[in-house]
Amino acid sequence: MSKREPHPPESSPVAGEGGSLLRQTILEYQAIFDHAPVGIALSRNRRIQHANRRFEEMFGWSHGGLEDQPGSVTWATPESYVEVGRLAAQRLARGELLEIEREMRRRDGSTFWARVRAMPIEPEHPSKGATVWIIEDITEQRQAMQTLQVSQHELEARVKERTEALALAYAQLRRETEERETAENQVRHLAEHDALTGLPNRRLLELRLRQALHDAREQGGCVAVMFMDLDRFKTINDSLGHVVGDRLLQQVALRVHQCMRRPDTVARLGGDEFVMLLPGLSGAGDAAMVASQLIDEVAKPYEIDTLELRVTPSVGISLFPDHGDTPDVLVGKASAAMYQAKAQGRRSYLFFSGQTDASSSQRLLLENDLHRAIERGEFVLHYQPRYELASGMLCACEALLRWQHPTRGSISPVEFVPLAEESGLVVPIGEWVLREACQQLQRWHAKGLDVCPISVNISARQFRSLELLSMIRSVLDETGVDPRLLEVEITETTLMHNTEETLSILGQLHALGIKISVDDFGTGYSSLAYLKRFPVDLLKIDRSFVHDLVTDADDAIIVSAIIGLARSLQLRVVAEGVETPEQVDFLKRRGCDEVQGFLFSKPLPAAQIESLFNLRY
Ligand SMILES: Nc1nc2c(ncn2[C@@H]2O[C@@H]3COP(=O)(O)O[C@H]4[C@@H](O)[C@H](n5cnc6c(=O)[nH]c(N)nc65)O[C@@H]4COP(=O)(O)O[C@H]3[C@H]2O)c(=O)[nH]1
Repeated sequence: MSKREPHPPESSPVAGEGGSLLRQTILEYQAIFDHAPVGIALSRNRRIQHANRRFEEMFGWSHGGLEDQPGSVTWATPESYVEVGRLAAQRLARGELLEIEREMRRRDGSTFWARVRAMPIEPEHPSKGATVWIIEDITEQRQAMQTLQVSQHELEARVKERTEALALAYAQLRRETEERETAENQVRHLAEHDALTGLPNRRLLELRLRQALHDAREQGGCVAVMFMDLDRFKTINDSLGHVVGDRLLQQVALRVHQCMRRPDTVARLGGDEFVMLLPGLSGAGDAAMVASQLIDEVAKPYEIDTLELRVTPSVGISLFPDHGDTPDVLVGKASAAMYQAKAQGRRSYLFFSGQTDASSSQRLLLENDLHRAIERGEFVLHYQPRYELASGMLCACEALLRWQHPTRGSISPVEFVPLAEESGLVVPIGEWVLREACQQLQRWHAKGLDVCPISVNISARQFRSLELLSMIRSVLDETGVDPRLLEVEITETTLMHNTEETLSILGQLHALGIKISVDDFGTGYSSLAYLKRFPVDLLKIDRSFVHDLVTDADDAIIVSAIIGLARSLQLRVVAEGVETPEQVDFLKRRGCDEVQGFLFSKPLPAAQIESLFNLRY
């Protein structure tokens, strides 16, 4: 340990018995001082007085080498020495113990970390006596602590990473579960609903109908099934296009839905067919009231883009328990009643009655027969002459189709043309009409007659058929007819739909030399600007305006306006359905170019019309 023995207190006697005790005590403290496992040093006036072995070893000094060295030799930096000195002075002055961890310096300049404790030898007079410094090398502890901290940080980082990964995986799982649930709901919804209107479809209707019948059997009460179809919807769809048709159906669906109560179901079976299920009614009277409200609501005008459209519904009703007790039977009977309502005059409702089956199956039979009518040669064309008002000369004739049904006799085109439109049969039938008209022209020509042009009706669906132009070209080629003898009539509604495509078709027809007339003019939605762009030759005023022309001021104004319009666009104008000399007078005065109607001639078979050629009316 130290070169010097510790000095006994000057005032204490060391001799005698007391002296030997003191000596003994000193020796004991000396041994503790020398062998303490921590570094201990005494300092006074900032200089080291004694340091034990451990202290010297820690700081790399030889035995006794630190004595009288300034305390600064043990501190890592002068700043640290000053700072600790200040701190120690404050603490010790208050009689407190200083305990800090600092970096210390060995003699060779290397450093290590130590826990430093300092305390005054005389706590009552701290500034007077020496200070004891106890130094513990904590380099390994700190390293272990650092290592521990690093691994703890790593662990925390890993835990954080894992937690985040888990959170992500959980969120992903939740998303996937939600997506799967949404997809499942969508699939279920799609399987049970109609994509266009969002209404329940046939499948869901059947489920609900079964449930309603079950409840009605248990609790009593009446269930009504209403089958609704929109009159002439096909014509709107074909002439104004599917987009307009679809939007119309969506608006109809909304209105029907609004007419129903909460427990009712509105389903769309497809096309323009809707079925309503009304459970818990007290009887037929309730159903009749709903049907009548429904018809009024659905028949109100619809606004689609700039168009104002109207459709009228026909509704058939069947009741549980009166008409059946299964979904199939009830829907079938409501549908049969609907066909009968349609046949009896549209925009009405009818309850199922025993005869309705016959009427709907007749419609089906008629549709079947229509398929075979061309092959069986049951169609024939009649011709109605058109006269020029100024000269009274026959100037053209309109080909009008007649169906000679083998058992039902002559069937009006008003009855079968809409059926043919719906089934698409109007395309081959239209081709037959054109070929027959052209062949007739050739037959008259062959007879040496001075023929007049023939006008042929082209339906909306036929006009949109891709083969129309090639069909007309090949019929003209085949028959060798001069295209200038051919006129096509398209309705105003057909004209206004899909105007760019219409313009192109009309342009090509016109380029062939074929004349174009607009039929039923005044009933559609023409805009002047379009009318001007189309290569149209003739406007045919709808016969509904001509009919009351003399008695109805509005009709008179409309007819006069159409004639004025045709004039300003340099188009010829024909009045259809002229039946009285008064109408002729009016039309003459307004400057109408041509007339057609029963007053002059009904549509006649070809053999009779030829005798009128070159004659005045
Ligand atoms: N009340 C009255 N009616 C008169 C008078 N003059 C002529 N009519 C009728 O008015 C209709 C004129 O034909 P539309 O307007 O093209 O109307 C035609 C046309 O839209 C369609 N149609 C007729 N033939 C064909 C055809 O070959 N193809 C196509 N797609 N439709 C046709 O059937 C509709 C009805 O034809 P039809 O029964 O022959 O009826 C004809 C004709 O008989 C009159 O003074 N008073």
